[in-house]
Amino acid sequence: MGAIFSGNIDQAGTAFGKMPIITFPDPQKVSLSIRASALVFADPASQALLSLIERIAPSDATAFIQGETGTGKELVARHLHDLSPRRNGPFAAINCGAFSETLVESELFGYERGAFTGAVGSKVGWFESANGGTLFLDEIGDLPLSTQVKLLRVLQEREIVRVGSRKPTPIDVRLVAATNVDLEEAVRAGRFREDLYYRINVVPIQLVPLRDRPGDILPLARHFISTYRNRLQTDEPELLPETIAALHAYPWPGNIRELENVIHRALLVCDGSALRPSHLHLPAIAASNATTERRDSPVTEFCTLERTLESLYEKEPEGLYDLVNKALIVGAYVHCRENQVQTARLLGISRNVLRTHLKHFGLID
Ligand SMILES: Nc1ncnc2c1ncn2[C@@H]1O[C@H](COP(=O)(O)OP(=O)(O)OP(=O)(O)O)[C@@H](O)[C@H]1O
Repeated sequence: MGAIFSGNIDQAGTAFGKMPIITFPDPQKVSLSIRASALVFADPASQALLSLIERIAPSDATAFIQGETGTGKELVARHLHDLSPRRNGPFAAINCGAFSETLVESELFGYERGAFTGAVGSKVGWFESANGGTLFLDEIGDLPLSTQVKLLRVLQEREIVRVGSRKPTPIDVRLVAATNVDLEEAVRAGRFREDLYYRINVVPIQLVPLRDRPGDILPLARHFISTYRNRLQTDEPELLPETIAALHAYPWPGNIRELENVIHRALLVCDGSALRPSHLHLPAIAASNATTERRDSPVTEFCTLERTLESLYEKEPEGLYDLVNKALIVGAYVHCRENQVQTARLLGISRNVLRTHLKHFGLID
C-alpha cells in the first residue's frame, strides 16, 4: 500500500527489461513502431532529456528529478536504472508521501522484532530491498524532518540501521529522488533540510510539462492508442484532424498521465472507426488553465471569449492572443460536442464568426 515495488528482487533483471526508446520525427510511424512499455521522446525538449539521461546513467551520482505531476518522473528514473550498470539489480520505487510519519522510517530502513508495538518479526526496508540496484524516492519533499536527518546519514555513511537495532548494514544503492513541488521553497520555509537538498541535487533533471513539448502530444497519443487498443482488443481508430487539433489545444494540467487516461477513456467510448473530439471529453480549457501555471489568471470559469482574451492580452506578451484564442475556441467546441450554436453562445460570439475561426483552424470545411 503506497509503496510500489517495481522490480523483482528475487530474480536478476528488471521487471520490464530495457525499454525501447523511440526518437522519431515522423509521428505517422509511431503507432507502427513502438511497444507498450516504450518511452516516447519526440519533441526536441524530450530528446535533450534523453541525451542527458544517457550521459548520466552510467554514473552512480544521485539524480534529482523535478517536474509537474504526470510528467514521467518515475519512468525516467526507471530508464536511468535500465541504462546503468545496475540494470541487473533491483529497481524499487517508493512514494514518501504515502506513509505516515511513524511508518516511513521503518519502510525505508526496515525494523527488528520488538522495535515497536506490533513488530512481531523483523522486516527488510526499501534501502535493503534495492541493494545493488536503484531506489527511487518519489515525493521526497514529503519526508518528515526527523527522517530527513536519517536519510542524510545513510547517504553519507552508505549504511542503514534498522529501527530497533544498533547494527549498521552496508548498502550499495543508487538514489534517484523526485518531487513535483518547489523543494528550494521548502528549504526556505524550513520544511526541507538544506544539507539534504544539496546532497540529493547532484544531477538535476527538469521534466518539461506536456504543454511545453507539443511535439510529444501526437506521438504519445498514438502510443497510448496502440497500447490500449491491444489491451482492449479493439480495432485502431483513425485520429481525425479535428481530434488532433483538440489534443494540441488542450493545456494538459495532468500531463502525460492525463493524456493516457483521456485516450484510454476515448477508446472505450468510441465506435471503433474514428476517434472524434467528443470522445476525448476534455474539460473546459479555461477551467483547466486555472489549475496550471496560470493560477493568477483572471480566467476561473468559462466567460465570454472577448472578456477573457482582453484581460489576458493586457498581461501577456504577443503571440499569446492567438494561442489562447485557438485554445478557447477549440476547447469550447469540444466541450459542446461540436455543436456550433451552443459553442457560439458559450463564447459570446456569432455563429458566423465561430465558423470563420473553425475553418481557419481546419476543423470544418
Ligand atoms: N516519455 C514517455 N513515453 C511513454 N509514456 C510515458 C512517458 N512519460 C510518462 N509516460 C506514462 O505516463 C504516466 C505517468 O508517468 P509517471 O508515473 O512516470 O509520472 P510521474 O511524474 O512520476 O507522476 P507523479 O508526479 O504523479 O508521481 C505513466 O503511465 C507513464 O508510463
